[in-house]
Amino acid sequence: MSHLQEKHPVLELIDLDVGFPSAQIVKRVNLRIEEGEKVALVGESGCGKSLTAFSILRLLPPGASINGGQVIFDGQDLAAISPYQLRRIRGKGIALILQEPMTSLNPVLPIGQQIAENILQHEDVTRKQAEERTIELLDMVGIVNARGRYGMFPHNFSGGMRQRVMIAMAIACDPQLLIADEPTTALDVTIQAQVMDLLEDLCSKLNMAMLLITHDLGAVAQWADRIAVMYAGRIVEEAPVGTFFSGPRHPYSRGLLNSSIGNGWHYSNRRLTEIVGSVQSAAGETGCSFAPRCPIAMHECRAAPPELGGTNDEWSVACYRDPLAVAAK
Ligand SMILES: Nc1ncnc2c1ncn2[C@@H]1O[C@H](COP(=O)(O)OP(=O)(O)OP(=O)(O)O)[C@@H](O)[C@H]1O
Repeated sequence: MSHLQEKHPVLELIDLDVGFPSAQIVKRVNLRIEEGEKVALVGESGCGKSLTAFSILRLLPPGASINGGQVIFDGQDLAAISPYQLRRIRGKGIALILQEPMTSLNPVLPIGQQIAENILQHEDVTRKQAEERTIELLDMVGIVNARGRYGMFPHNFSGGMRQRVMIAMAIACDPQLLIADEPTTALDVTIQAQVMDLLEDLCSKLNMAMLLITHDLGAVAQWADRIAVMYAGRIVEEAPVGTFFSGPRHPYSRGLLNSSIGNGWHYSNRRLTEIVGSVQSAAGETGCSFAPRCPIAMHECRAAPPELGGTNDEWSVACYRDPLAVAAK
């Protein structure tokens, strides 16, 4: 049995469809996250990354709904369980970190109390134990003098420190999966790396898996184990990070890499070019959504969308022109 087969999935998205009455945004997404694995979901703004992430906990914006597929976590389909069962999982089995911690923290409650309340809600502990655990957590995320800062309010902290508080809250109930939606975008560049280091450290210490949504390919190269590239609501390429950065196979992935300036990754044929055009509207789409912008599209690409397939289990690509698949034929 291979090393890969011995791992257990923490989360499995199966043929997930999410959309608004006027438009289907996320289309037949399949994604598997193993125990302790850090998976990055990348793609241009508006391609459906956040909608995919929020649909895991059914925290969708008004009007949006899951229209098909499954979200398997701990043997249950989160898309189908009752709101009560789902509340037990939110914050305990799966925790969420957003770009701006102020949207998740209550501005008029001391931060320590907010974390302790979260623990009391999910765990069978006394208030005193929840308080002690909160101080340990604040300490763990690098808040100096955690005991003294227990009673402080969110506005007493800098942006980076607030994000650390948010992370302490997220890991309070020992989740198996952390969903981090652009967790460092609102922070200064120098602080971004520290927060990502902290998240990485916590993932390995607590054997926690992470779904990281980001625009920052440098961060992906440095911190993720696997990357999934999304274009117009579909995953078009998925691979271990090292393999991906040595030469992505989908024309969109190549364009994304070419148009980014990254530090922590290397791609031998890198040129700083833009991807021509913009994400197409989903309406009336028949073939590959990327075909109108693709420099190597052919007739077949405009007829039907290519399935995500691979030459091996670890690296899959949805492209009729995938060089490895063509070579293997
Ligand atoms: N009410 C609505 N009706 C139809 N489409 C909508 C509605 N609200 C949002 N959308 C579309 O849903 C998509 C939302 O995508 P999502 O926020 O998941 O993208 P993203 O990839 O996370 O982008 P970003 O990186 O900017 O956060 C966008 O394409 C947006 O145009």
